[in-house]
Amino acid sequence: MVRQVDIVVVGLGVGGEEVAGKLAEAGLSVVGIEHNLVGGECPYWGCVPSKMMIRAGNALAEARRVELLAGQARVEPDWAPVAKRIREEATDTWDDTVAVDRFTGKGGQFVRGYGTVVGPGRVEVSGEVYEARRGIVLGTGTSAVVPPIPGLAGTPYWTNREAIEVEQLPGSLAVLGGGAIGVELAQVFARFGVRVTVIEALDRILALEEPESSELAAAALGGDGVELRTGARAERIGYEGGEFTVHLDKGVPVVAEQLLVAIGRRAQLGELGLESVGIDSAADHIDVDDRMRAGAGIWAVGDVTGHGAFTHMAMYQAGIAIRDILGQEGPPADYRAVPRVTFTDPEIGAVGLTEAQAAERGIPVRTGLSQVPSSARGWIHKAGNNGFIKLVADAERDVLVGATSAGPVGGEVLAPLTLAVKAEVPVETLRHMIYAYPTFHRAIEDSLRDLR
Ligand SMILES: Cc1cc2nc3c(=O)[nH]c(=O)nc-3n(C[C@H](O)[C@H](O)[C@H](O)COP(=O)(O)OP(=O)(O)OC[C@H]3O[C@@H](n4cnc5c(N)ncnc54)[C@H](O)[C@@H]3O)c2cc1C
Ligand SMILES: NC(=O)c1ccc[n+]([C@@H]2O[C@H](COP(=O)([O-])OP(=O)(O)OC[C@H]3O[C@@H](n4cnc5c(N)ncnc54)[C@H](O)[C@@H]3O)[C@@H](O)[C@H]2O)c1
Repeated sequence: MVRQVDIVVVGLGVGGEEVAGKLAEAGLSVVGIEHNLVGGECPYWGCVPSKMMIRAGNALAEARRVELLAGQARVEPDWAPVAKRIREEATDTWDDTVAVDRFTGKGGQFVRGYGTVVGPGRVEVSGEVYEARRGIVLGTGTSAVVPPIPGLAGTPYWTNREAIEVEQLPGSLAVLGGGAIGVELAQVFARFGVRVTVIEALDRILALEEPESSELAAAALGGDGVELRTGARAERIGYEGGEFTVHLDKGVPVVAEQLLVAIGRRAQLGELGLESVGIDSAADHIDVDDRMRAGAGIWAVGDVTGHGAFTHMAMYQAGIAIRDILGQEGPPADYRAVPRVTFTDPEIGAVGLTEAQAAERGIPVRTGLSQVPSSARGWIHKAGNNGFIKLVADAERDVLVGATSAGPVGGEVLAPLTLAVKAEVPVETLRHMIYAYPTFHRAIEDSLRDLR
């Protein structure tokens, strides 16, 4: 039986849930299809629970700093309250009833199942076909890449999902991949007493960020007892007697009780039926224009568009798709000032282009660097004050095209820099602003002075 509706949203993760909910609230008849949990990766296995873990690890680290500042504190890490908080407060034990009710409360029709596009405007789920008068929105996200390393398949390795759901910590953990997931979780687990080794194929962790960020993150992880094996590729995995052995292309193998695979995420387009609407299902993402249109009557938002796997990106794109579908005015997508924060301690925030990316684009680059410990607030803060501000300016236009703000609350200090990149505030104006004393963001003024 074919049911007529205005909009079908496939995948109710961060982006899809936002689009489906807002369009339903606007009075359209919306069917939202989700085969797992409404809300997607972020609330159940991503941002939210991982940041709860990080908050807990940071509390331990701060307590350990008491000795340098305020006397004595005895720290005995216990994972039980962290696991409980993730279960009870973050995920409702991985139950999305509240989210489903929120969507249907807005007037949306919810269908649990795997949606497949079967032609222009048509989506099939569990034998029913929904025909969308206005169109289809795809918000199907990404899942963890599991590499075809000999010996890995069939072992009880973790992806982010098992790592987030863990109730009992292993004694030791090998982490494959030194990107955002690898470094954030490596630091948390190390702070709870797990012996962690990070294996990264490239010559530095957080390789997409500034080299200074990689150095800072490496020093921070080292300080927490994490062993880093950079420039090393896993060639073979052994699993015997409850123990993983990761054989590398160089150096001694890494032996650990558990293995976390965190080498990136990929959209799974193969089963979505995209050929029926002329979209390449062998691609690694769905191409969209600056209105999130992937074709006639079809939009895509979030991770699946390949513009950066961030919740704020999914929300931003959702807003644009909603406006486009409702025929409302508004600016097109603009990716010049994409902020991102790696929530290690210190936090590493960045926006726009790195120095290397700017140079690759032929931009005449000037950079400025200042160290947080040398700023008034950094010096006052003392223990745990590592960090820096790096600015990347277009020397010709005299505007910032990128910046990194690393340190305590580095992600918060990023805000004025994101605004400066987005609004192309002249460097001269930034130089003559008043920066409150003694804040962490005041170090921005020092790095402006260093611009050369
Ligand atoms: C450990 C971890 C930590 C993270 N931390 C952060 C962070 O701190 N900050 C940040 O900004 N981002 C973070 N992210 C990234 C963030 O989670 C994603 O960018 C965000 O979830 C993307 O939202 P989305 O809607 O595009 O996709 P998803 O959240 O992946 O949702 C897609 C949904 O579509 C469903 N689906 C797929 N195919 C179908 C189908 N055919 N039919 C029905 N349903 C389907 C899936 O089940 C899923 O629920 C983190 C990710 C991980 C893994
Ligand atoms: N704080 C945040 O915003 C946050 C946190 C976690 C995840 N995320 C999002 O999730 C995405 C996925 O995170 P991720 O850490 O899995 O991926 P990633 O792409 O950030 O990093 C993966 C790392 O694994 C390395 N790698 C690839 N193959 C390897 C191999 N065979 N052996 C060793 N290393 C290998 C890569 O060189 C890279 O450094 C991120 O890109 C990010 O957008 C965001």
